[in-house]
Amino acid sequence: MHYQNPRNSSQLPAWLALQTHRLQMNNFNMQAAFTAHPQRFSKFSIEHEGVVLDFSKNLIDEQTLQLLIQLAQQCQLDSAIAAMFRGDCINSTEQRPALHAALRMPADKQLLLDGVDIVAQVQQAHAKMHNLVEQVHSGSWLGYTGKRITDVVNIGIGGSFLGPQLAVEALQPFSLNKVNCHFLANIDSSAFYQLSRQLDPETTLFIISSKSFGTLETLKNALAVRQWLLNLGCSTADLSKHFVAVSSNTDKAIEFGIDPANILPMWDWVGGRYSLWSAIGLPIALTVGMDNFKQMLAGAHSMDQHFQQAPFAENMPVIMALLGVWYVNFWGARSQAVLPYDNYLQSLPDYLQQLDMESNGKQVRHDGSPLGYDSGPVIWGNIGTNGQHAYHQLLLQGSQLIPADFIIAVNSQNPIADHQQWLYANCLSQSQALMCGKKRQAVEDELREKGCTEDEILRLAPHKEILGNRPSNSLILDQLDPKRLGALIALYEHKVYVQSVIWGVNAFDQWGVELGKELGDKIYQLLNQPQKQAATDASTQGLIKLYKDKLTSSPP
Ligand SMILES: O=P(O)(O)OC[C@H]1O[C@H](O)[C@H](O)[C@@H](O)[C@@H]1O
Repeated sequence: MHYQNPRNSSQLPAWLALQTHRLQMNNFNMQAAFTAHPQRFSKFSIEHEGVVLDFSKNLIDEQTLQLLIQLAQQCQLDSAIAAMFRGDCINSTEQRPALHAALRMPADKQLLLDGVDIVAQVQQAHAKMHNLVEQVHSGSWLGYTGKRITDVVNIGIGGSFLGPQLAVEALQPFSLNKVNCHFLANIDSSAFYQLSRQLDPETTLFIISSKSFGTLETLKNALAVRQWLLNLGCSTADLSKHFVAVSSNTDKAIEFGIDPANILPMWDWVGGRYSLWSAIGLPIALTVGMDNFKQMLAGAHSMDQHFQQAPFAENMPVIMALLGVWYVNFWGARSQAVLPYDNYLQSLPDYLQQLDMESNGKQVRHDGSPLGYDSGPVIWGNIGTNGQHAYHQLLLQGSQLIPADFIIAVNSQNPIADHQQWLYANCLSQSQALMCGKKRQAVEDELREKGCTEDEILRLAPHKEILGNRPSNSLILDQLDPKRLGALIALYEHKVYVQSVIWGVNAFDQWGVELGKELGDKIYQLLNQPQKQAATDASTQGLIKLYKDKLTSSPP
């Protein structure tokens, strides 16, 4: 059975009602809503698994929520959720299910896909991962000169990079300190050059991480690394001591020269950007150990259950998704800021960019018809408090409405004096400033108190006034540990899925990405041809000529 939102969402009664309601919300004032409804904070916040979502600082009232939930119901969100967990082919253009949730199901559960229990398959893969992790940690995995492994380099890009990078960084306090993990994604040779300066070939293990085993950047970097090892004294026979692979394309991995015993499986039913829970998460397990990796899976599984069971009004992913739809489609928001107030979450915005923008950056519905309304916004952000001294100006006084997610842990992993208290205060101050702003009267009074003349007050006040009434969510974790991290990532995965259901798009394909690859191949050929062969457009042609004219040394 294939679930697809069967109707154009903008024709649904709830969508039309939301349009009318939006006009009524023109004069809605968040601060006034807090005064009128003292229960607003507790009413508009949800807690699950040590993660609290406070969504009270949004441009919503009870009716908004009711209408948004009606929209979800009219889009048959409940069927869509069931379809995903059941393993229906919700990836309609590739005729595949999207079963990342199966990767974190408990071992005693069963999920049959074409008659095969995929939970058992996942458990086998995790057992193989465990074995490999143990060999590296115990020192029984030896390099070509008989030394134990001290460094691991994950060679992969996109989903085979961003999730593992996020989790390896986020869980540094849980590192077993057995190996140092590095990431090589970009085809830019400077990336490998800089990295290789820190590495000893005798003690480094490379993971070639690629679902397809056909991604240019990954294969080129893998070849460069192989050559580097050979140049530095490793024999061809000993290469297997330095390479493992994670891929669903075992044949291509073997063809590349990976020892079949060193290949960990992946499956078509996991999207690359949803794959950190599979053996793609090997760098995570090598960093924090298999027990912590499993805690991360448990946190994600707990969020899966919450998503499946909680009524929409108390369902974190559903609420976050509906708020996003509210701002994109009814308030014209073009972007969404993600602002983690935690150094360990510095890669969260990068990770969410792929998760959200590659999933919902679409303009047609499942049946190929144009949407006729906006879908996924631009996701951007960086760690707080750094952004406060840079782009928060635009959040506070810029001309666009940009909803923001603030993410912070109550407890620091490395407390120093009162730093965490200051960090928490800063985080709250920003969502408060966005909501409350600074009223003209307060600005004028302040200037008057400072002794400004009436002329100066008239001139300065418009610049200093902050209108406020700008929306944000706050996600508060008890602490950033494997379980909460798993829950947090799963929360965003499901948010993205809910939005795809509302918009009627396929969240699990990425055809747009393919065009750049095809054109890249053609341009590469043109760069290598001495004769004048025209590109299809004059700009590209001009830039090819410029490259040839200015190139000071020929590539090998
Ligand atoms: O894991 P791989 O098959 O190497 O793919 C790596 C990445 O490549 C792409 O071009 C896709 O846009 C991504 O979704 C994917 O995660």
